[in-house]
Amino acid sequence: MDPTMSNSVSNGFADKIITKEKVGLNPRNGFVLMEGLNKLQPKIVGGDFGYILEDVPHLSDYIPHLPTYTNPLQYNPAYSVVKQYFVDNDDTVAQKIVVHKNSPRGVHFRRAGPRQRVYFKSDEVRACIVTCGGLCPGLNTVIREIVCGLHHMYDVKGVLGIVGGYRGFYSKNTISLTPKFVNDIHKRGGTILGTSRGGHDTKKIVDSIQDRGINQVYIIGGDGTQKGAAVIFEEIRRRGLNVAVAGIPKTIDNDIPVIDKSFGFDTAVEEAQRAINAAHVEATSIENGIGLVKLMGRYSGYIAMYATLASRDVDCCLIPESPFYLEGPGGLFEYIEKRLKENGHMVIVIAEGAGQELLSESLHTTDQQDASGNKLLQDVGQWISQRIKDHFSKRSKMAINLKYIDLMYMIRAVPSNASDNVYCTLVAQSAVHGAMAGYTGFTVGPVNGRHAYIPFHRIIEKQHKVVITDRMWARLLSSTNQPSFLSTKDVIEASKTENNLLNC
Ligand SMILES: Nc1ncnc2c1ncn2[C@@H]1O[C@H](COP(=O)(O)OP(=O)(O)OP(=O)(O)O)[C@@H](O)[C@H]1O
Ligand SMILES: O=P(O)(O)OC[C@H]1O[C@](O)(CO)[C@@H](O)[C@@H]1O
Ligand SMILES: [Mg+2]
Repeated sequence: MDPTMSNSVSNGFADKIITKEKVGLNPRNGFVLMEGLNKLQPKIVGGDFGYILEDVPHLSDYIPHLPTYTNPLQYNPAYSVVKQYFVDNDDTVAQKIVVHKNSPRGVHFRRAGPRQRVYFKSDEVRACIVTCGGLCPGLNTVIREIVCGLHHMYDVKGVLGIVGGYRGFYSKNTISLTPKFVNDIHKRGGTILGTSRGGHDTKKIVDSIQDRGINQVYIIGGDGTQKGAAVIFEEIRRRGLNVAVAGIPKTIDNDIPVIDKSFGFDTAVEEAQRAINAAHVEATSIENGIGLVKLMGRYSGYIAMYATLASRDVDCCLIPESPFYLEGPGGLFEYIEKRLKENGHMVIVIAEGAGQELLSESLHTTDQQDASGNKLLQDVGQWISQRIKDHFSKRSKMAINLKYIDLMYMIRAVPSNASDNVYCTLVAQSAVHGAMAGYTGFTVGPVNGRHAYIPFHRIIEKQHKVVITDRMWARLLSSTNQPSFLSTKDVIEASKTENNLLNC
């Protein structure tokens, strides 16, 4: 069987294809063919009992008669002995794993991994790697593992590093990346390629890809970067180029949907522990000590939530998803006073995006954006420190000692820890296998622990956020014993958001 044959044909699902537009089947591989449509439509394939495959594009969807080759891994001594090393092409990964006996089988993604046949000859591959957006522990490890994966598994020697993010495609020189060059880079924080925000010019980027003869593009970055990758892919497809585009999600904030988490997240949570410990030591060493730690988390408070749950020294965790207020019954000041009276100290963790609406109200600031269009946040740590100090000096008779630790960049500029390094290896190798197998327009990442190829539109359609009516947030509230600060109206709003998420 052709290794790229999709479930739609092999399982006889062809007559159940669901698409938003009129589509046809590519006779070569059974994929949903989007010919005649200007913009790529999702490839959604239906099966029995409510099974849905949200498939990723393939080069053969728009380039007919592409030659295929035996996967060189077949002759690799390390892999040739591994039973079932090649992924069965019917393997898919379920998005939802908690089901009822009568539940439909639900949405699935194509399982990542090596295929028996590849769509590129090793000596014809000219790959490039680019890193965009903010730093994240593990960027260098992913770069290393793409270079080494291509070289050691597929004997690919031509790998270019694009310097300085998207704008580097058209405004900077490239670096030649070899296993020797990248050998030690995983021990360093940051990205050896440099990164940037803004500067995404699709035409110039694709011109540069074409001019340089690049046929595999590995794009590492967050939600914005994946949006950029999606339009690059669409332009490449529009021009009919034999170029595979693979996105590798990077998000220290954990704000990318579908995937379990990104590399760097565990490292960031671990790094945050050191500061929370320091804040705790400071707070417990002085009368009415308050340790306040600010962590990253622009729109999603996952780092703050996990760092709090991991520590157990935190009395209050404030995140963007959970509105809070300062004054009056049930407010933060009242809780601080209560905690200090009970314990003589307290630790507060705050995500950078928390309470932004309170800051805007009190500072009367106008919205500003970074070069990528992300909202520039006010420093909530400084602001709340001052508000707490003012409150206790002016309105309460309690003398407090507040120590503020701004940990923002400390948690993302470090090299990745051991478990993130393993993650980086898996995600990088999965990306390489996918591109070699001719898949394109995909992001790769773990879904319920199994790596999968996910179409760009699923990754970029919304942000992944902490659901405050979910069990995890309840676990946090019961661990810290903090008030939820929620009114009945907030709970109704939050449930609506949760239902929307569940229905997606
Ligand atoms: N909608 C979009 N279309 C095309 N390019 C985009 C889009 N959004 C962002 N980009 C580009 O992607 C790159 C990275 O975007 P951004 O600065 O938002 O970071 P990110 O990838 O979201 O990472 P993070 O937010 O985790 O730091 C920038 O070069 C930006 O111009
Ligand atoms: O200051 P920079 O480099 O633009 O990045 C800050 C942002 O990057 C992130 O770490 C995401 O990468 C956010 O948490 C944070 O708001
Ligand atoms: Mg982002």
